[in-house]
Amino acid sequence: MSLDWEYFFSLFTMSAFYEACVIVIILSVLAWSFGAVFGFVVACGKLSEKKWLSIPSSVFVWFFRSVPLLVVLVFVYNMPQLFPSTGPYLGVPFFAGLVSLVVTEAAYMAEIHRSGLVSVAKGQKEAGHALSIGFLGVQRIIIIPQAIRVSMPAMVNEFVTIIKLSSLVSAISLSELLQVGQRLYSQNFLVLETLLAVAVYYVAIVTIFSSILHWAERKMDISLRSPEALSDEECEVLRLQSIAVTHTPIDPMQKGVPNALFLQKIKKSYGRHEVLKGIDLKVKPGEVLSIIGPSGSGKTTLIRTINDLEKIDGGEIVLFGEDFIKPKALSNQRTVFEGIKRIGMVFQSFNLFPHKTVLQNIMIAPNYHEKNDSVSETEAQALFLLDRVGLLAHAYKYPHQLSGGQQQRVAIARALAMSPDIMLFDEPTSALDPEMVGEVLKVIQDLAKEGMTMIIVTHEMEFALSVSDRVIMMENGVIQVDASPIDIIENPNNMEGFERVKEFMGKIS
Ligand SMILES: Nc1ncnc2c1ncn2[C@@H]1O[C@H](COP(=O)(O)OP(=O)(O)OP(=O)(O)O)[C@@H](O)[C@H]1O
Repeated sequence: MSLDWEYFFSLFTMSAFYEACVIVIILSVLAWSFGAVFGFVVACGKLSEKKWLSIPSSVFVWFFRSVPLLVVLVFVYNMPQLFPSTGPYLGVPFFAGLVSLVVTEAAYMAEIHRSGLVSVAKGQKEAGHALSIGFLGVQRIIIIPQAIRVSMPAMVNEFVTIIKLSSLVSAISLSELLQVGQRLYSQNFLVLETLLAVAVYYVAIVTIFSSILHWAERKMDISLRSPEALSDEECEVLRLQSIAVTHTPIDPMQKGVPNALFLQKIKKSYGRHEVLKGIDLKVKPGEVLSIIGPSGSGKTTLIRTINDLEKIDGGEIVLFGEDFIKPKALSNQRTVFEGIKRIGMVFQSFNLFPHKTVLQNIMIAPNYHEKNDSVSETEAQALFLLDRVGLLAHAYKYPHQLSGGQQQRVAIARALAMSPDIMLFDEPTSALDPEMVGEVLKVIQDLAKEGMTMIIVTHEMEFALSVSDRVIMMENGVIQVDASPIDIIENPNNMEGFERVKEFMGKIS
């Protein structure tokens, strides 16, 4: 027996097949799009800390991943028997098919989105919070764009699955490709030729659409983008466009100027482990304070409480004489966010936003907070800051194209973009190769000279002693020593706790 090739080729001139192709494409595109959006909502619900959201979302995913699509299809199509008012919609095979595909796909897409969302590093959320960007802003600007890039390959795969699954809708008499084929071979019995043609139509649709989606995926892949550094001439042009970010430091000698920060009896525990045991600390405007101490003594925890990255269990933080941070139950979120705007934070692991260029990283907070009258003014200020940290030539690069030291300098420029009154540095050089440490410390030193109030957690003892007005040493969640570098270097014997500092310095030198 041989195939009837003439009949086979004639099937590619038949309008019924092209009409069926249009139905398959429309159904698949709609099911994919709605499934992706609905699935995203379900994924967020599943990740929510609120049980009334996470439990129904988990049940939805579990149920629709367990039930075969064919069962869902037949059930939805027959729903008007139970609810006659749904007849005008669910009684139509196209809509019944669409609803069934959307709910089934949403369950799969939810898991894809969930893996994308959890893959975004915790530091990204923290960097957004440190720029005083609210929960929804962080999701919209930082988390979702990165999560979608991670989910994209699996979502493209899901589109192919939907195109193939759409053939099941023939079971409820939708005139899609398989149904057109079935009608033909039930009359002429040329089953193989007809199904072969149906397969060719499916392969063509899948090939065209997966090529388009793969193209989009490549376009979204930041790691494939590699903008060049700018030439000296190009930098000069940008330099002329830049606008200085002015920030007048508060004069500490002025009468009645409050402390920049006043920490009163700060307590913080992780479970039963009390990490901060009632810390009292005052920082004057323009003062540079370094925090040193052995690993695990609570330095990072302390600095993170100052911009609400760690909630405090007891005590209070007052910012320039105004209410700022209190334990969660007493805290006013609006006051906290207003306070965080006045504080810039630089992290050990940089936490730059990988999907944004260097310039966009710096512009993100001023744009979000509408700091300036126009985006072009924000850009001009971002160029100024970038020039200040010596990276103007790298303005249009992405973070993955920079060295660690360069990334940290961008992070400093990003933190300065909101013209903060206080800068916090959490071990800014710990993740850097030794030869890059100097370039970052130089930027911090320049800020100190300009009178910026700074708190620096560091293991760089020499740097801490040279740049700081005061050095505090923490141990076991308390401040053991609070002294000026001069006291530490020149009058150590008069200093309370000197033995401990000497021992600690001996260990790290
Ligand atoms: N999220 C957390 N959950 C539980 N324990 C934590 C958490 N963060 C910190 N800790 C614990 O709190 C203590 C203080 O940690 P912290 O990071 O503040 O110390 P550190 O002085 O900054 O140390 P290092 O110099 O090594 O960074 C440690 O014992 C640490 O294990």
